[in-house]
Amino acid sequence: STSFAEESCSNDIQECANNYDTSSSSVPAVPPGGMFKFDDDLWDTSKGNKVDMEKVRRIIGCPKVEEFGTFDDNPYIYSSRIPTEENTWRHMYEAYHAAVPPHEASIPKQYDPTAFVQPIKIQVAAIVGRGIRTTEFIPKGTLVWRPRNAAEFRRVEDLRKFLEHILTYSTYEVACDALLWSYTSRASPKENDYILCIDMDEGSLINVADDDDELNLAQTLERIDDKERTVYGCQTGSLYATRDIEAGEELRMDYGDFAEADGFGVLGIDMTEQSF
Ligand SMILES: C[S@@+](CC[C@H](N)C(=O)[O-])C[C@H]1O[C@@H](n2cnc3c(N)ncnc32)[C@H](O)[C@@H]1O
Repeated sequence: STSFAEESCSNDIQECANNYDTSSSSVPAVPPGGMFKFDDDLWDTSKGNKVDMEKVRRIIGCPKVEEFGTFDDNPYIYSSRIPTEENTWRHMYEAYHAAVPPHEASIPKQYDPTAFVQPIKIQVAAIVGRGIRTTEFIPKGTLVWRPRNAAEFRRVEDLRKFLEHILTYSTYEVACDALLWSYTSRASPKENDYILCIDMDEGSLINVADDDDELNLAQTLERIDDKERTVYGCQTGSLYATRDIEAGEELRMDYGDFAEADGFGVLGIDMTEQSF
């Protein structure tokens, strides 16, 4: 298992954010007054073509998944931007509402900071990147996170517009994060009905448990009785402590609780399985 590196900016979120180095961006220039645009060929899903997401990542300038390394050898991880309400979430929200038709938007206009209901801290570790630690003891069975900022995308064209908006008005790192945090889920009980999701809050920073001991969060089958929720789609359920969690422990779950990777292919996306 991976322990948090006790060095550099890891104890101070704002300091980490300030350390962020944007000089290495390789995003193609945006024409003055214009929008960043991908080549149409890249997003052409006619004739059964799939969007090559590794190629999209390369064009944006995202690190390849294999390049995730340690603090020492990976500048992206070392200088990871720590998302805050003021930058990442706001940019993603704006891009989402610019890209998705209003009647299909699954979230309101503003980021909801109440997704985590227990005190947490974002930290950065070697290999896994950013993660979430608790700052207080959490007894088994406690509600820890609930879906509040789950953005649904029904088609690749909306994902394309979302990324183009981010690459025009925000930074390539925000676009890379959005791709890193995206997953697919069942959209309805119908066969092969999938939806692409991005949780636009700190829930996206929860890492995967490498073994049963590390696992301390899981969904239950219970659903919040709330009209905003749908049984299918991205807002699939809350996360509860599966055991007592000590103050300072990293929160870890199993993405299989909600993600169904088959959805990428069905939506027309060739997404390399991320290795961890
Ligand atoms: C939803 S994000 C979690 C937050 C991520 N660490 C970050 O900095 O944005 C999923 C990504 O985190 C990394 N990750 C999550 N769990 C991991 C694990 N147990 N070991 C290594 N990497 C992990 C992988 O790069 C994965 O694609």
